[in-house]
Amino acid sequence: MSYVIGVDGGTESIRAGVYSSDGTLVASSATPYSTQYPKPGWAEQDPEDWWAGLGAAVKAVVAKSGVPVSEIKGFGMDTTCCSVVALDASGNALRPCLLWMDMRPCLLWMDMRSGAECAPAVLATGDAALRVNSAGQGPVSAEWMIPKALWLKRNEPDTYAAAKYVCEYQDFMNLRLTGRMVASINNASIRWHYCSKRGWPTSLLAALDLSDLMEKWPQEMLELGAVIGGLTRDAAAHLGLPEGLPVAQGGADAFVGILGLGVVNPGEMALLTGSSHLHLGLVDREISGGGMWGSYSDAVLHGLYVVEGGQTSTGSVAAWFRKIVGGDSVSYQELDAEAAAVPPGCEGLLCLDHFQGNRTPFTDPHSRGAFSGLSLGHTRGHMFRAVLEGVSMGTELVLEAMRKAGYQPTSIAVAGGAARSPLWLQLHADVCGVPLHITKGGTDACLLGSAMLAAVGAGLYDSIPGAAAAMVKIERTILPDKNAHAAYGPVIAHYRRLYTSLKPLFHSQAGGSAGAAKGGGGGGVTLGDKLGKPLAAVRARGDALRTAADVRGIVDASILAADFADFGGEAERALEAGAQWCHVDIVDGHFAKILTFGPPVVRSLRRRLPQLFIDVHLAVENPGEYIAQLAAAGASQVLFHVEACRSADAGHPSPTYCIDTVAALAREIRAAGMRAGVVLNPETPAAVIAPLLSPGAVQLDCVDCLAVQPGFGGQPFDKSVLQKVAELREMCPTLDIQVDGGVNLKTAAACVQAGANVLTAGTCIFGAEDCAAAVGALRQALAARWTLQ
Ligand SMILES: O=C(CO)[C@H](O)[C@H](O)COP(=O)(O)O
Repeated sequence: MSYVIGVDGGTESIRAGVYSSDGTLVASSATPYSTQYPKPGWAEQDPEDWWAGLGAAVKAVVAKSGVPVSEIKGFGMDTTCCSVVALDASGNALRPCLLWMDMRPCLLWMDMRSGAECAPAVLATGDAALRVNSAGQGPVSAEWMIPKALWLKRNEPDTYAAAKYVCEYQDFMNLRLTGRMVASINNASIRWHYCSKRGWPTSLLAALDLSDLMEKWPQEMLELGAVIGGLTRDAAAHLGLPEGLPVAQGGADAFVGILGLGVVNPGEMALLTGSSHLHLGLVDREISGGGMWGSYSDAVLHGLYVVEGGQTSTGSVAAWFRKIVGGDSVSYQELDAEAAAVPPGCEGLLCLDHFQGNRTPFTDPHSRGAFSGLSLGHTRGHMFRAVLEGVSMGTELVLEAMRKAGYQPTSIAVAGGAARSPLWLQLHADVCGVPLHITKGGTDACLLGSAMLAAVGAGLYDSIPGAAAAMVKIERTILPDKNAHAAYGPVIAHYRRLYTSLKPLFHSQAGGSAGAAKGGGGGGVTLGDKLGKPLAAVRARGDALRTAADVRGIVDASILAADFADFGGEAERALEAGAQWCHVDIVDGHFAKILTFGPPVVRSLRRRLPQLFIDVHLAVENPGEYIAQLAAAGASQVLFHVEACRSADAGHPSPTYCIDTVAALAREIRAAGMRAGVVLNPETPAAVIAPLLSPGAVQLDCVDCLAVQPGFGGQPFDKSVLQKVAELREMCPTLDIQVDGGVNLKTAAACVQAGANVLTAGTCIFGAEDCAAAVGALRQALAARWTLQ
């Protein structure tokens, strides 16, 4: 039998395990280290403590295991990420492992000092690399590498300038172990905005005046399980292991942990539970979307991508509830038994699990926990079940955001506290409709994952999936109950509305954006928080840098056909049915002979639905007059008519429309933080706007092709629009192209076939007996060509 050593460099201690090559844990040992908190929100560790702790833990575990060191064939290690160190070059060139002296304590991953200034600055660049941060909507957490490095440069310029390397806990340890400075593709992909397909985030760094960070990052990079080198003589003496023992590349603890749970194929997901939930899934292609992080290419396995979601408070809410209803006098088993006697949906009782904010899909540090629907008939069992259901439904919303982006979870391997409750596991399976796996030794998933990388590095297995097949064993599978899953459908709809309904209250209780600057529990500061604007409104710059693969299918519900007495309720109805945008026709009575409504409707919609993408169609004579008002009201996108931009200059090459005015208006809209687009009446040719769509310099985010005369719903569809759509799609593959007016179940497919990816429909949605079926049919038409947003 061969053996390997796996090490888990956690936040509070470093833990080492001796594993046999079949995945059996022979022995483990941990050494705690200390964290300093010099100021509120700061957290530092001494890298020398890591190194000392590693030596102690490895020596202890080898002694405890009784395994002769000669039978230990490999070494693998994970660490916390992104725990950033700055290293200087000095000392004796003959002893490479002592060359690099750590210059300042590490900025631990949880250190939030870069939250107020640096993380929002990163997001504000709108760089394409931000696609991994909720498709450019953010936040970029203070935990990540670039905000931390930016903080260092701005606040400790001497240290930054003198640093030879700015790198990770992982890189520091690998350098000490092998004498080689090499980055892990895992850390770089998940927290440094590196992408194996697109390279380093050079334009992002340049926009932040941080291009010199490129020279301070390790220049080489290795995939997980690749051999970095052998243990140096000094490292071998420090660990009590043979010199030359192969050291395999590792990565972030949770990401190595998913390997320890046997998650190695597309569709598989790991759910790491504790006080919070972390969702990490594998997908076979690049995706991005609102409300999720990633995808990160090659981040754990070559050729696969990782998607990430998280819930900030989960096990901690169950623990809080137990504490307030009895503490040690009541066990989780008793609470589970009471909750199991309650039917799905808790007889009308809902719990919002956002006790410490929401990480994804809403990324809202101000959101809080709530119980809704309490009656005098509800019991302790109802309330505990509501907590468990609330957390499970929170997971479902995380999965929903991922599904919208194109990731379909096929199974979930669960580790941590939630795995100890059969009821909670069943609830996750029933609510999400996905089977769950429990693996042997799943609580030690990070340690086992590191041991697997050690085994691959040692050559005991030829690949990580090969190691997983031999070393990870599924102990049991929990299948979703079809009836329970169906019963949860309406409960989830109410759960979703609980957050959107309470959000304005939570925000006013939090006192505006004051709390956001602290980078609180919801996962950091959003640019929307920083600018005092809705999230959706600041998407423009990230989207402008997109590729054709980023174009998404979108149903845009036009409220011109809605009940004017209840725009908010109507928009919610359309969203719940599956529409992604809401189209608001502002008509001034002059451009078209009807007066509809103005920016106050946008403001009210924004207040009621903070996440809504509000697509404003200005059918007005003077669009420029409305830009500032719409920005203040919270519009996400403003479309104005080319026909409203007439040229006063008779000698102008385009006598009817002044393209310079169109371009200037689009610029003004974008500068106000919104997406900009134009509307073309049915008779206006596509060629009019061709100068704004030149490859590499697209000046518009969207073109709305009207298939009816402006201002009125319910008119017949003008088929001539299809040719125009096809020409525009040919001209500009990255553009959002809308067809608006007369779009219904009969005309939608032709619009999509011609190249439209946004279907704007009013009568078809709000005039339908079954709104959900109408939106479903439009979505289906879009899905024939596009990934849905
Ligand atoms: O932009 C519009 C009018 O200017 C409306 O969005 C459009 O007319 C909606 O049409 P329908 O009710 O036929 O879907």
